[in-house]
Amino acid sequence: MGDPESDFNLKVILVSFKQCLTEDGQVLLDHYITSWKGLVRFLNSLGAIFSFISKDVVSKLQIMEGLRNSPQGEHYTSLQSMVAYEVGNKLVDIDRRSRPRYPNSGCRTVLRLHRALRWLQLFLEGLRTSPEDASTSTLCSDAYNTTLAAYHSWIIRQAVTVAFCTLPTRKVFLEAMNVGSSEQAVEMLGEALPFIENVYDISQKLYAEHSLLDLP
Ligand SMILES: CCCCCCCCCCCCC/C=C/[C@@H](O)[C@H](COP(=O)(O)O)NC(=O)CCCCCCCCCCCCCCC
Repeated sequence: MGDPESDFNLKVILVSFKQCLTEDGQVLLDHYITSWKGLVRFLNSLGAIFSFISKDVVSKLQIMEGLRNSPQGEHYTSLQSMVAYEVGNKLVDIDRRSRPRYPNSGCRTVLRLHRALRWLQLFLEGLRTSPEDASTSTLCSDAYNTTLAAYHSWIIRQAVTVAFCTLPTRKVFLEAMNVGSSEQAVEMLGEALPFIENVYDISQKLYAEHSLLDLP
């Protein structure tokens, strides 16, 4: 049996996104939730300053687990079946002007995680392709500003900016991925990032086809 600590590394988490996809392009929710739990564990290992972020992710994962374990759970097997069920039965708040009726719908909850996955993809790609002396906090906030920032209030953007400033240097960060030297971590990112990219692209297409990308 493997040592749980040495098994815990960013490669294992990124590769776990591969399990989310079936051959016919379904995104399996149980695996999606498990992969996100791995990311939360990694985020927690970076320090208490990120706990306001991980708490938000945990609460969203709890919503999804609640739906999955509910009597309607079979409709939450995949993102595709969830969208078909919630949209088909009008269980999603589409209109920003109306009073929210389904603030915990699966579609809007996954959308928040989905947008964050794009941030992660851009940030890790930035780390992978940047020079040795690149600033982690700049890479992180550049990725944030082109993805999540547009959806966050001023106060959250300020809190996030402060948290980014505490990030370690690129080398230390790459080593914290627990896959060996910083060079090995860069190599790992090249191999493993396509797994989250695939999940992101398929989810994005699904949400776009159903006009769900702006759910309030
Ligand atoms: C490595 C540093 C990690 C920095 C993470 C950057 C992302 C910043 C996200 C800030 C979220 C702030 C908390 C609250 C957010 C919510 O308001 C907001 C909207 O939700 P609502 O519509 O229900 O109100 N929630 C969200 O947008 C979801 C945010 C989810 C953020 C997930 C961050 C995942 C981090 C995984 C990190 C793994 C580290 C890997 C890097 C090597």
